[in-house]
Amino acid sequence: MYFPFLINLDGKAILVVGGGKVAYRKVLLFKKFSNDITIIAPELCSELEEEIKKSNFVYLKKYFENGDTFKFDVIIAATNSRDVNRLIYLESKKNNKLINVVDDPELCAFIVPSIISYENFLIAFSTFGKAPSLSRVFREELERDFDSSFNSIIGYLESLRESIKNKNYLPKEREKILLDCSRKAFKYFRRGKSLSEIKAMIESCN
Ligand SMILES: C[C@@]1(CC(=O)O)C2=NC(=C\c3[nH]c(c(CCC(=O)O)c3CC(=O)O)Cc3[nH]c(c(CC(=O)O)c3CCC(=O)O)/C=C3\N/C(=C\2)[C@@H](CCC(=O)O)[C@]3(C)CC(=O)O)/[C@H]1CCC(=O)O
Ligand SMILES: NC(=O)c1ccc[n+]([C@@H]2O[C@H](COP(=O)([O-])OP(=O)(O)OC[C@H]3O[C@@H](n4cnc5c(N)ncnc54)[C@H](O)[C@@H]3O)[C@@H](O)[C@H]2O)c1
Repeated sequence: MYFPFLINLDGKAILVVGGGKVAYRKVLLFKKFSNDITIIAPELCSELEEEIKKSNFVYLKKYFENGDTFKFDVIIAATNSRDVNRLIYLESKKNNKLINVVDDPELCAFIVPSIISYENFLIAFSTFGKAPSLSRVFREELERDFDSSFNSIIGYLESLRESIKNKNYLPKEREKILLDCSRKAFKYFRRGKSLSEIKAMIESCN
C-alpha cells in the first residue's frame, strides 16, 4: 500500500530519464518542489526543450547507461522502452533509491498523484494507478475552487493562530477556538465569501 508522505526535496537530486510528454509532465510537477533536476534523453519533445532553455535543469543528451542513477536520490524512469525503464528500476532498487516507473505501477517505490499546490496548502489525489485519467479530472475540477483565494485564507488562519497562541488561553480553549475559526472560514469560503468578509465574520465572533 502507498502512504502519502510529504517529502522535503531540499538537497535531493532528481533524475528524469526520457524526454517525451510524460517526462515533461513529471518535470513540470517536480520543478515546483525542487530545482535540482537532471534529464537524460537522446531526444526531447519541444515542450521539454523549451522548459530546459528557461530553467537551470541539467540536460544530458544521451541514452541511459548503467551507473547513471548513482548520484541521484529520486529517479523517474520515463522512457518509451519497457526494457530500459526496467534497467533503471533494477539499478535504483539495488541502491535503495526512490524510483518511479511510468509504465509499470508494480515497480514504483512511489507513484505521482495529481496535485494542486500553493504556498500554504497541497491537495493530492491518487487512484493507486487504477484510473490516472480520473486523477486528472479530479484535479481539474477541484483546482477551480481551491485556488489562490483559499491560499490567502490559510495565510489569515496562520496569523490568527499565532495571535491566539500569544493569549493566555488554556490548551483546550485554544483548540476549540481554532477549530471553530477553521470551520467558519471553510464554510464561508465554500459559500463564495471573500477573505475580507471571512475575516470580518470571524473577528465579530471572537
Ligand atoms: C496523476 C498523474 C501524474 C503525472 O503523471 O503527472 C499520473 N498520470 C497522469 C495522467 C495519465 N496517465 C495515463 C493517462 C492516459 C489515460 C489512462 O491510461 O488512464 C493519463 C491522462 C492524461 O495524460 O491526460 C496513462 C498511464 N499512467 C500510468 C500508466 C502505466 C500503467 O497503468 O501501467 C499509464 C498507461 C500508459 C500506457 O498505456 O502506455 C501510471 C501512473 N500514472 C500516474 C500518475 C501514477 C498513478 C496515479 C493515480 O493513480 O492517480 C502511475 C501509476 C505511475 C506514475 O506515473 O507515477 C497524471 C495526471 C496529472 C494531472 O493532470 O493532474
Ligand atoms: N505514468 C504516466 O502518467 C504515463 C502516461 C502516459 C504514458 N505513459 C508511459 O510512458 C511512456 C513514455 O511516454 P511518452 O509519451 O513520454 O513517450 P515518448 O515516445 O514521447 O518519449 C519517450 C522518450 O524516451 C526517450 N528514450 C528512449 N530510449 C531512451 C534511453 N535508452 N535512454 C534515455 N531516454 C530514452 C526518447 O528519446 C523520448 O524522449 C510510454 O511508453 C507509456 O507507456 C505513462
